[in-house]
Amino acid sequence: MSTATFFMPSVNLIGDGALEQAVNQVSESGFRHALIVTDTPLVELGYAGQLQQALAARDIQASVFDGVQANPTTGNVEAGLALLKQRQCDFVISLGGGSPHDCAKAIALVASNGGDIRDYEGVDKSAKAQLPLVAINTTAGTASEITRFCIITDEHTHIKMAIVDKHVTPVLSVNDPGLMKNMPASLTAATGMDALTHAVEAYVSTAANPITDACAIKAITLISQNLARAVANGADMEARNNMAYAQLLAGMAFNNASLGYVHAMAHQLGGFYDLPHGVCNAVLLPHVQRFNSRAAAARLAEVAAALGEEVQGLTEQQGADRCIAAIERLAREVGIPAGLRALKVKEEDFAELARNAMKDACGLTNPVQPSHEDVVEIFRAAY
Ligand SMILES: NC(=O)c1ccc[n+]([C@@H]2O[C@H](COP(=O)([O-])OP(=O)(O)OC[C@H]3O[C@@H](n4cnc5c(N)ncnc54)[C@H](O)[C@@H]3O)[C@@H](O)[C@H]2O)c1
Ligand SMILES: [Fe+2]
Repeated sequence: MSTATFFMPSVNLIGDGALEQAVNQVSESGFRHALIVTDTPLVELGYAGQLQQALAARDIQASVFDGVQANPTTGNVEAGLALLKQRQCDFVISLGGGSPHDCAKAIALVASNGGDIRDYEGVDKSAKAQLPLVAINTTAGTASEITRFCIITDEHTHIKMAIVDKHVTPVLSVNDPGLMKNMPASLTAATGMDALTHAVEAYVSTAANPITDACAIKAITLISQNLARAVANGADMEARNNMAYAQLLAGMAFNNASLGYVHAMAHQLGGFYDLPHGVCNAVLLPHVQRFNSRAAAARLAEVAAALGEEVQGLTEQQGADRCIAAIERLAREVGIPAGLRALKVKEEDFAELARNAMKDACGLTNPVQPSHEDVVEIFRAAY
């Protein structure tokens, strides 16, 4: 038995009113000037302005960097870092979904460690803590607001780099479902399927332990009961609240048990074609688990039960098949495209995408290590 380490921010606020409490906590911390890292739609929704005002009322200055693109790039990190230095910010606040959180982590890490964000690709490559990061989450979700993962696309190679580093963990995470109610149905569906992928990959991971199992199973049940409701009616605040919890639980699971080949492969699609992360995961999830069922059928049968499927009396393989069918049904119900063809992915790229997927740190804990030909086959099956 090896030692399990459990990482997450030391303080995590979740539920109605979490944002207001977070601003109060920040005002007690002695920080002077925040760099708010966000994107233009969230500025247009008024979120960044409201946060800036709330901070100003407590004598904290804030400069807004709204140049984050979905699938944030090395160029976004450099631009945000330049503003942080120019304004002499002493802490960072990310406001948004996974893209602003990851960009903010990269800015805060390079601000204190120097060099270039490319230097930190891999596991625990940095020497020093990053600048303090408060992560205010608006999707449900990547759970990047609690994780030690930071995913940045190299704008020259179009490869998504996985920076897995305990130093990028935020000091405070905020999940206020009031900020999530404006998510359109397609974003709710994509981010919810990302959270489901986190929970399933963590549950079948070779690094799973009883704590991550408990988090993953509860997340899967909450998602199966609430995602379609939140997609059908974005104003259903009970479903939004439950999805906020579900994505946080899924994050606690994968932050400590890590992920698998769904993410390793989805990162390549996101980097190459600039596709939404959650949609790539949702399309690949059943196909990777079908491949994994040769080693993880018993675990997948348990996932089926958490999804509300009847598995009593079935063999492990039959339970795993039921899990995969239930995932496909949920994806269809929330409007996820049927395959990679619909996303305009090109078959002739599969060999290169597979080669790059095999270098992604997320694949290390997949229950079966695939060959290059296996990965190409999974891409083909998902086409
Ligand atoms: N670091 C991690 O642990 C981790 C885990 C999974 C995924 N990721 C990364 O996160 C990124 C994806 O993040 P995401 O799926 O949260 O989306 P995102 O942050 O890329 O946002 C997508 C779009 O949704 C908009 N949006 C966000 N919140 C909204 C709201 N409440 N109302 C209306 N619009 C809103 C944004 O403005 C943006 O236009 C990918 O780059 C992925 O690789 C990181
Ligand atoms: Fe993800």
